[in-house]
Amino acid sequence: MKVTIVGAGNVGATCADAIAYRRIASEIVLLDIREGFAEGKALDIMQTQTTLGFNTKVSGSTNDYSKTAGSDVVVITSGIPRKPGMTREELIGINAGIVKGVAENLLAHSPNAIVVVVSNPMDTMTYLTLKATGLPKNRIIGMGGTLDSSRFKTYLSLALDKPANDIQGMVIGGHGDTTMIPLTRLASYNGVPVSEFLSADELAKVSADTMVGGATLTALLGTSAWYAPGASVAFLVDSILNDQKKMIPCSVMLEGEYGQSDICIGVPCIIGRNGIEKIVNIELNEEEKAKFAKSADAVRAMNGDLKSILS
Ligand SMILES: NC(=O)C1=CN([C@@H]2O[C@H](COP(=O)(O)OP(=O)(O)OC[C@H]3O[C@@H](n4cnc5c(N)ncnc54)[C@H](O)[C@@H]3O)[C@@H](O)[C@H]2O)C=CC1
Ligand SMILES: O=C([O-])CC(=O)C(=O)O
Repeated sequence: MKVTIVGAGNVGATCADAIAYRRIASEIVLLDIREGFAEGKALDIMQTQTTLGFNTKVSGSTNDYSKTAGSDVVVITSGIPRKPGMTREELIGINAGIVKGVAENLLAHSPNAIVVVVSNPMDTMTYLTLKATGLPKNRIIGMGGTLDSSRFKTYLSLALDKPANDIQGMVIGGHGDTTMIPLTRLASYNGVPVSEFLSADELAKVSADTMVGGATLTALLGTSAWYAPGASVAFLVDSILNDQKKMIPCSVMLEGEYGQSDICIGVPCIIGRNGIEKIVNIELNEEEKAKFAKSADAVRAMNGDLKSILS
């Protein structure tokens, strides 16, 4: 199975590393516009093969899409990351043009690929990719909910002082500092609702920390995060290529689900070899429904900024 990752920067290279090390694909191509950069990252990853024990072929390309031909999955991480104090939404001006051009180039060489969109503002970039390429909605997957849910479970594990892998939980809604919806009501510690162990105030803090999880890291690092984002992409690609049918919150085009249409936003999806195989319609309570509608309003307003690029 072949995976192409466009953007060999922090997230793209980390994701290539995780996919190679975990033997999720047999071949990975990293592509970047920076001369020699993707080749360098690929060679560095290849030189971990004997010490880490994998045989995945990893190669790099400076903007030559012919090397990406026949990919089963393509991942778009190209574009600029935010700096401290910025929102993801502020990246739209530069990233929209990059993502549109990259998606078109990728599909010209891999017409059957499933596309994973990572560049921010991710929900809007997913919508743009869908509209610009005209691909069926099952083949365009926005990655944000995987990461937000892993942050949610990390903060829950810290609050509970219990292992993160004993915790279940999901974040739906937009992938933005104010649009994410950590589903605290449904989160559990080995099947027991976390509300049995944490007070309402403690849960509210976990939720707030999760929502600004990316901003917290950006303030600490000077640029946005990459280890958890890269690992989250690898987790999603694993569910696609190995047809695991995991339920993962992903940004997907809604057609009436959750009361929304003509918008890409995070909801739980079954992810398998056909990409988005099913949207799981979970019953939200009134408060969650109101939050989801507000989140969708914000994402839809951002999509409005794509008018010039899509016309
Ligand atoms: N959806 C999510 O959960 C997450 C999204 N992100 C987003 O992912 C994007 C990448 O972040 P980083 O890897 O940290 O940035 P980075 O700056 O380390 O890497 C971006 C790479 O894209 C390349 N690039 C730019 N234009 C290109 C083009 N036209 N063709 C090919 N390559 C091109 C650059 O040369 C650079 O190497 C950002 O937009 C960031 O906001 C980051 C983390 C999580
Ligand atoms: O915070 C950012 O800008 C990058 C991102 O989407 C994340 O780490 O969640």
